[in-house]
Amino acid sequence: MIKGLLSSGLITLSENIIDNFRHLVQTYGFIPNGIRTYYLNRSQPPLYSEMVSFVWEATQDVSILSKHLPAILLEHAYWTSPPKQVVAVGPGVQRFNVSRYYARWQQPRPESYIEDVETAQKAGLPTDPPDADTQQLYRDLASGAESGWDYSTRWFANNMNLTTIRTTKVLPADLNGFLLQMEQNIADFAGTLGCTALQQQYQQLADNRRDALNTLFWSNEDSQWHDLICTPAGVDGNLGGLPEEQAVSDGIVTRVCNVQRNTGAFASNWVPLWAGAVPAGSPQALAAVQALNDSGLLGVGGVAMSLTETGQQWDWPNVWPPNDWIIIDAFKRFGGAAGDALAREIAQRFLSTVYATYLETGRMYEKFNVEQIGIPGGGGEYEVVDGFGWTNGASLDLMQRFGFSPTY
Ligand SMILES: OC[C@H]1O[C@H](O[C@H]2O[C@H](CO)[C@@H](O)[C@H](O)[C@H]2O)[C@H](O)[C@@H](O)[C@@H]1O
Repeated sequence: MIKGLLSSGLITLSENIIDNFRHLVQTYGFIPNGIRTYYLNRSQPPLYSEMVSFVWEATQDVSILSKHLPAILLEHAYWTSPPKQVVAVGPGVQRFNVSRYYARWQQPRPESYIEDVETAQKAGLPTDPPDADTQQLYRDLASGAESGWDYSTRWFANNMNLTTIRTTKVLPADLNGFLLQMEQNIADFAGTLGCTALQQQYQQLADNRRDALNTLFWSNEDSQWHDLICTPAGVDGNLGGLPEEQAVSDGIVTRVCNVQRNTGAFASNWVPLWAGAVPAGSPQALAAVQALNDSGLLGVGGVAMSLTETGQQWDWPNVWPPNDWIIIDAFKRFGGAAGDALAREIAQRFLSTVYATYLETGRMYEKFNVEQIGIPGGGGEYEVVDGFGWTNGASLDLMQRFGFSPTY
């Protein structure tokens, strides 16, 4: 959305928006999932530092960096402390600090209370009163909402069914890409401000996360960064007399996980490319571009979120503007000539469906359909929403960068 505002010349408005986020981080330590009290148990995906970077790039006003850096450091601490941070142990016994979505909440989401109780009932779990398994299900549902991907087969143990959701056992490729980007941004901002020790400290953290992404998440078989599934192997530290689950959720201990890759193709598997996990034009970057071409996710309306049709809104056949924008931007900046060509192609497909849907309905929708241009997406817990900021933002930025000629 910030990209759309900047491409419309709305610089002061963009500065005010990131100022609001700064206030939220300074007040709560993170950016809540929404600005309502019942969202205080979970965050948004961490994109604040990148928004600051966009505004800095547009204004070249160095005071923006000094103003926001302390809050970005606070947000980084939130995402890299337990229970969000875990130690992932790969096959070669290498250990890496990586992060996951984890809501501090084990009740039905107040905004979707009935839906969550019904999911527990469908899973055959007791709801009145709930037992520990029911509470874990509620936490996994809230953590799925924290990811923005509510809901998707990405989080399901059996691939099809929401009742098997296990978000807190997934170490997501996109989240760890966003954190790499945050760490690199902090290092770069600190360098610009002349804070050499801070720059070195965060450059090291960025290098470590890059290493984790390219060692654990990257697959040479299909050239993309997959989510990891975490199998608990124990915990580090003293439980303080609490049951393990309580100690982890209170942030007293760090969970240690043995990991295996989720082999599924999801649009989130290319976020690490966007975050700079590999150099522009490198063989790995070019292979990742080709991998999207081969994945089956590409359709006439853009890139679908997954290949599985579950009826959930972050699965086939839905196209979500922020993720399509990320893939297009990643391919343009990192994918060499083939990446540039595919970025243009996806941008045209995405803009074609946004435009056709607008002509048909007079509205801008939050999501679209990958198989057919001119219709909004569907599925999930609610009727598709219109008027959407991220669709307007992505469309404005893409039209400005690539142009657009209606082809439908
Ligand atoms: O009220 C249900 C959910 O509403 C929000 O999520 C919805 O909007 C998000 C974008 O703003 C989108 O990523 C998500 O898929 C939509 O369901 C809220 O973020 C959720 O926490 C809330 O449960």
